[in-house]
Amino acid sequence: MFVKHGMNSGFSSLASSAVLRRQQFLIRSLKGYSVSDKIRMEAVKCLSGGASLEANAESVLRAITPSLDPTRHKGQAGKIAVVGGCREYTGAPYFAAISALKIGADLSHVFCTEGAATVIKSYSPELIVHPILEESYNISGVNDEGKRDISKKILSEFDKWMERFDCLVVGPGLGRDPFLLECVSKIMTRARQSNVPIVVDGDGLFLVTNSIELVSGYRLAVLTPNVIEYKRLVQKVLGCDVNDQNTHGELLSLSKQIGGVTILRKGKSDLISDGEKVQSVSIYGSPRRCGGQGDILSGSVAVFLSWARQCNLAAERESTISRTNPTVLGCIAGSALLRKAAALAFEHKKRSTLTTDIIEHLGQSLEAISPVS
Ligand SMILES: NC(=O)C1=CN([C@@H]2O[C@H](COP(=O)(O)OP(=O)(O)OC[C@H]3O[C@@H](n4cnc5c(N)ncnc54)[C@H](O)[C@@H]3O)[C@@H](O)[C@H]2O)[C@@H](O)CC1
Ligand SMILES: Nc1ncnc2c1ncn2[C@@H]1O[C@H](COP(=O)(O)OP(=O)(O)OP(=O)(O)O)[C@@H](O)[C@H]1O
Ligand SMILES: [Mg+2]
Repeated sequence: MFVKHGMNSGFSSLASSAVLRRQQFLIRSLKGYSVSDKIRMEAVKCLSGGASLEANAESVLRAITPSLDPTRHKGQAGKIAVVGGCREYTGAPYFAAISALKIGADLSHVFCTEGAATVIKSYSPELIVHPILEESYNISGVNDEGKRDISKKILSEFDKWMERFDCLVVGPGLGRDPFLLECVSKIMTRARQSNVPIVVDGDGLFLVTNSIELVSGYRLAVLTPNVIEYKRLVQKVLGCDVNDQNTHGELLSLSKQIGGVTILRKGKSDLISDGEKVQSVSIYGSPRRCGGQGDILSGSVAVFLSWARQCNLAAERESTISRTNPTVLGCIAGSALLRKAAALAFEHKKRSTLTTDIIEHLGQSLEAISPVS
């Protein structure tokens, strides 16, 4: 039923580092010759066992999408929480949270500042919005002790809900206010203690890049950097600039260095790695690069990750050995679905395609791959 990858055994990690060394050696040796990139790629593929790096994304999507069984109750198809939404940004958390619902999650929450909450609620009555976060400008007259009390209150408000969530998305439209980010760090730490998966995007990546220990070694964390966010992450963690000659090796090293967190590097092709191997999703999407598509992706990954995790847990219950990493499966499925929906939206709207148009095509795209009946 599942795609075989993401094995956690010592053997597979040794094997993949040997493959990596061989790939790096080959790229170095081929550099001296005037061969085209295409030939070099083919040669590297042969050395790495001839297997395609392109994920069989549609099979993954079909395998992890649950059936609409009338015996299931509300919540079983997923309860997602987005932590984001501040004075500047209200669109990003809305895009992430509504995408989760449109794909099939049962409940979608947003934890944001009070000002953002009213706006987000007015976009949609479907979302459950918690106005609990605070930015420094709003508490400028409060002394340190008062700030500690506010921070504690925020955490205890969040704690009331934490155990109910199947996945958190931290960062879309979060902003970079220091007090707010400090509170979100505590929320992340608590989520980690409770084994709740976390998808980190947008300003959440700004936070994590500067405090890598928040996710380091947490196998249920997914980072979804865009070009700039990836560059910052590489500089901080690997201490060098992005090397476009060794895209896959670099992504593997980055993931390993952060203790096996899953990284989805967004771009022309999306590249996904959990430190064991690299998979790509290159399904044709849209040439429009309007803001907000990454937010759809983070909300989608959260849902698919939860579904993949349910599949894994069920497999474990039946004592079958599960070899799949749900975070990788979630990334593959989320990336594929976003790209399909973007292609459909672009077919209709061409240059005027916006993020809301893409969201409207999420359901149709999923139905085409994994029909309800
Ligand atoms: N409607 C909304 O509320 C939206 C809010 N957003 C939020 O805005 C906040 C900041 O996100 P940003 O992504 O703007 O991050 P940054 O504030 O770090 O800005 C990144 C900058 O890099 C530029 N850039 C992007 N791709 C590039 C490339 N390939 N080469 C060179 N430059 C490139 C962008 O134009 C942008 O100005 C996040 O919280 C994010 O979630 C975005 O998600 C977009 C939509
Ligand atoms: N050059 C490209 N060609 C095709 N698809 C792309 C390209 N760049 C990004 N994408 C697609 O768009 C999705 C969002 O990536 P993008 O880099 O726009 O994220 P982002 O900057 O975080 O977005 P946001 O505006 O939501 O913050 C990716 O998953 C990818 O599938
Ligand atoms: Mg983004």
